[in-house]
Amino acid sequence: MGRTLAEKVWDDHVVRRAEGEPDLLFIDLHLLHEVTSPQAFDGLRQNGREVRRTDLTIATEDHNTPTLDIDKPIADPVSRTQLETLRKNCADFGVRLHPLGDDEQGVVHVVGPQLGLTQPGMTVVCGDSHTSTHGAFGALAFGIGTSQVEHVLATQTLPMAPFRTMAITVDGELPDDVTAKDLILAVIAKIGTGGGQGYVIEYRGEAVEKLSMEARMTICNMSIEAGARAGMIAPDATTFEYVRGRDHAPRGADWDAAVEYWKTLRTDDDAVFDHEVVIDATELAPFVTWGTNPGQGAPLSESVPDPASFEDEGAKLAAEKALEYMGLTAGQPLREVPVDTVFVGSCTNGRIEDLRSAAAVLEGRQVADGMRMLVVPGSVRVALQAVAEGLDKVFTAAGAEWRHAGCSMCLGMNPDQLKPGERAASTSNRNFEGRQGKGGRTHLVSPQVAAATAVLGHLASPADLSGVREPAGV
Ligand SMILES: CC(C)[C@H](C(=O)O)[C@@H](O)C(=O)O
Ligand code: SF4
Repeated sequence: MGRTLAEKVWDDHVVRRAEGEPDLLFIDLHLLHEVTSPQAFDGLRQNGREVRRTDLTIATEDHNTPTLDIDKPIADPVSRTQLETLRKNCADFGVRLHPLGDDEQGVVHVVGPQLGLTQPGMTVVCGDSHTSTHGAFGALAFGIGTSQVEHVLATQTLPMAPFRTMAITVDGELPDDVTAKDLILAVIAKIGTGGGQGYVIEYRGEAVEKLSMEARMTICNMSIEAGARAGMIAPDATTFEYVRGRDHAPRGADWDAAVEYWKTLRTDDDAVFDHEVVIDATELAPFVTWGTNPGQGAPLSESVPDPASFEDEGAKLAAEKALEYMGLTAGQPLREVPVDTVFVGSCTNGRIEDLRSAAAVLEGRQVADGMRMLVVPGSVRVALQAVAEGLDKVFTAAGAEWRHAGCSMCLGMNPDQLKPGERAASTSNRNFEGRQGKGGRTHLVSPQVAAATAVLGHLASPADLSGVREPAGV
């Protein structure tokens, strides 16, 4: 019987297989950041161990980094300690680090792909749930816990429990105003935040094949929000073009050999998935979340749902609780929900294409009175590219704040936070209670919806903006 993409990559990395034991996999790329690595390094120290493959290990600072005044000492003592600890650990163990202020610094899941470190067919791990992002390249990429981080640091291998396979096939073409973010939010609303549990999801179908690498990363990034162990997309010409010429991409004859191998990384026609979901791309529309988990979402054109409309008792209670926290009323049109903060950034939507699409909406327009809009590039390289294209000017002319790279307002581990009761339209991936700051309320959206919302002051899509264009600066 044929094998799926995930099974092929897995099989190519098994270094030990024994009856009744999890397979031991070789890990091709290990990414580190300040939050989940300190105890792992401590474990190595206590046991007198070294980092087995420093050449396959790379660290960046992202979660605790400020996005303003980055040349000043970090005010928050916890954040400062986290960053100092990472710096010491990397120096002691010989691990390559891109610290704050470095040209390659940024959110770990933006940095790996942009350096060409993430490649098709690899196993990629990081002590971070959104490691699933790297699956966009046809890599098997897992978020791992801190004890597993230690195991990989010491051995460059990891025992892995078997997985089930799920295909999510997106037929047809996405309508013009529908993005990868809308697609993945719709997928999670359909299968639920637990729908992917135990599965490695492969996204396939016409709509997926037509997506750019940035868009594919947005989709794979949020696989974890459906509970999946990983998300993958088969590598194709789009993938090869993206990787070609990047710092760590193979060159010359090595490149040709790599592409030959990468072309074999497709699910065989006779392979069988454990579960299949089919989605019609043509029926999708701009999507927003109304609740406190990423599965509580609906098309922007709809209204806040009535909890009573959910058949499942658990879903009903969760919706009631979510509406209370979010300060929303059943039946309220989503387009009428007022928003005071907009965040464009994160490993979901902090790449150059995301900034370009937000800027295209903002160009010649102004953010609404009283609106705070933060635009935070996912990495310094993204920032430099955006500046070269003049996007930073578009943002600042519109009244948005152009910040330094980092996780920023995606989560409350740095100074960029919501105050209690503030309501954000955010291009990030999690809308849990307090995620962006205690008492803060989060609506997950695409960069386009974020930008249109910033202009109108309520949840909106670019289609709502016709006529709202003024000369910049007026
Ligand atoms: C801090 C880190 C462990 C966490 C994760 O695993 O995802 C963070 O990146 C997040 O997005 O919540
Ligand atoms: S940007 Fe957000 S989701 Fe991504 S790694 Fe940072 S905190 Fe996690």
